[in-house]
Amino acid sequence: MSTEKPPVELVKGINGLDKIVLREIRGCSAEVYLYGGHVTSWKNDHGEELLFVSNKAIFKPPKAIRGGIPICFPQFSNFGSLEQHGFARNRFWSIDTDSPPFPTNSTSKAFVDLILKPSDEDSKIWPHSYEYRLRVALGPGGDLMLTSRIRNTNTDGKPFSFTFAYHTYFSVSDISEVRVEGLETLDYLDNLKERERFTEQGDAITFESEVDKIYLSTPTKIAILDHEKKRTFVLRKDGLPDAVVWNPWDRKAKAMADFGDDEYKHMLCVEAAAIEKPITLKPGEEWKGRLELSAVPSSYCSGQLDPAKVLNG
Ligand SMILES: O=P(O)(O)OC[C@H]1O[C@@H](O)[C@H](O)[C@@H](O)[C@@H]1O
Repeated sequence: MSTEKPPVELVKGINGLDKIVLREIRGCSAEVYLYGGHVTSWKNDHGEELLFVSNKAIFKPPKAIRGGIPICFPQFSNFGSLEQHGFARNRFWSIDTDSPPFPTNSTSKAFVDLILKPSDEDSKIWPHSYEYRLRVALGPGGDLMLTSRIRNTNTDGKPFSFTFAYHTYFSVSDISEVRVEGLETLDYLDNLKERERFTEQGDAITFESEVDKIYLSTPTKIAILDHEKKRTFVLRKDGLPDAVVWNPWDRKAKAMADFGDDEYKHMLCVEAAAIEKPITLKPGEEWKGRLELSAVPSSYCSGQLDPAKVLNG
């Protein structure tokens, strides 16, 4: 009998919560909790964790898990009357056994389809009917792909609008050594200055204090360069024009019950999002938002390409 672990496995996680483990043949893996439809782990083929999850994260409703990839839907932050970041991140999702055909060019077996539909309670706070399908997939090279498909299933003829974010917490060696490329010269709303609009300077973004910015109309590709780890995260996104960059720094870190005082040094949120222009769907319409994450050695993709390294491997 083979002892090889299956590409998709449903197991019990922290506090007995259901989680799905995805495994790729070369050893990469990912974990998704049904609570929140929340990715809590993404490891490369060396078993190194690429996402940040706080040591103080609370894996218990109604608190969303601090770290990984919370889903912000149907509201980002306090852009509306719902609870902060909407409710999808603290609802129990189901495994979708009846997912409609999914166009894909990957042969990977390591994927799971989840679905969220409104409960009666949810309909009271957001009076719309929808089907939210989330596919989480690991590519053959270890890339992590999240695809959201949200359909308006209202029978009253009414459209609905929402804002959205994949609130990804990346694990970094030291925030002071990290640089983000792809957001230079763009306009952003500064959450620390009453969402006033500014224009970013020409240099890559670096970090020396709290940051909470919503970059607008961003390119489909953003890179996070971690010098110390010699690792670059590449985000590729589709249907998600905005990008939030957040690090709470020391003071806010101390104020969060589910976040260690010094953990801000080892995380950075870069969130592919649709915020400035909310998505509006008429009954029967579907929206798709896709995020693809890869982690590669820095020399291969940075703006600082070292030709010698690229040529000689
Ligand atoms: O503590 P929460 O609700 O998970 O939010 C964390 C942060 O999420 C970010 O996306 C917001 O821009 C910040 O303003 C917010 O503080």
